[in-house]
Amino acid sequence: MIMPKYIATPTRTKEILAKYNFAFKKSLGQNFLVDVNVLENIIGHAGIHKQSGTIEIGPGIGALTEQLAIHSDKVVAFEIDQRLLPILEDTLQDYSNITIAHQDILQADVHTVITQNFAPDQPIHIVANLPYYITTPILMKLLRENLPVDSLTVMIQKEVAERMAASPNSKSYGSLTIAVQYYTHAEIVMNVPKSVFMPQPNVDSSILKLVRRESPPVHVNDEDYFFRMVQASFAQRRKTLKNNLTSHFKETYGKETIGQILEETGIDGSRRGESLSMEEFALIANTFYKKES
Ligand SMILES: C[S@@+](CC[C@H](N)C(=O)[O-])C[C@H]1O[C@@H](n2cnc3c(N)ncnc32)[C@H](O)[C@@H]1O
Repeated sequence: MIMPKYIATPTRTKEILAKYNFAFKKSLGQNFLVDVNVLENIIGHAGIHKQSGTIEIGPGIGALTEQLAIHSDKVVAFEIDQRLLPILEDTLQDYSNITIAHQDILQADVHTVITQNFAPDQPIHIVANLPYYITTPILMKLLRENLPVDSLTVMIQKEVAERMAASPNSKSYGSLTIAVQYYTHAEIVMNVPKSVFMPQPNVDSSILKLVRRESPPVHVNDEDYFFRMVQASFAQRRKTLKNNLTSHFKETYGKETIGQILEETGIDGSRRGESLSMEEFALIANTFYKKES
């Protein structure tokens, strides 16, 4: 049942913003959620329970933070905007299980924060309505740092969510797809209209759920090399795999050798990057890597 005290209603949000004379900063991606149903959907899909530890990025005035405090054991929320700290102290005063870290998430030592705030065997979930201007850097930082988190459930721009959850041979499939799906199983669990935000953003949004893989789905000799290879393969989407790889590797090998190495993999160089599976990218990267080292 919806309790009237919840922060995430248009009326309550307006009251809070007026009380503190708060002006949104577009440069910080400040679009606050004002719809309790959407928040309940995020919480439901995040799979959190009373024993979970939760981490939020960008609590704003506390709409999602409040729900996380109700439904999990403990919440740590990273907020960059100092102006929001006294507001959060006010709006979240009824909850004793929330820690606000006044930090830029891109600079934060999340590993240490986890060790300091959660029990070693506690399931940990990241849940956030992310600032859209830095969605990809935030997610890539959190994924590459190999944090002990079970899942990340995030509200992001719909088009970016589609790229992260894409399948081969689709318009959205690209290097971001491989980067995200190397670490996680990615699924769009819900599309969300602009009307649930204040102020309304210019773009549509989706809730994306990323469930951490126990280990990557492919073996690669060198992760950085693999990701560079994937990026090179998508450098110009209309070009063939062989042409993209030639542009990238011509200093090292020359066109003919690149053709020979590709032949060794058994993968047709006239295909485009968007048709290749993660396994095929791994095979190409490992074959080139062995030649180079
Ligand atoms: C889309 S709003 C979400 C606010 C709130 N969670 C909600 O759903 O109503 C994004 C929040 O992230 C904060 N933010 C922006 N850049 C950040 C960064 N680098 N580190 C931490 N927080 C950041 C903004 O100040 C803002 O509070």
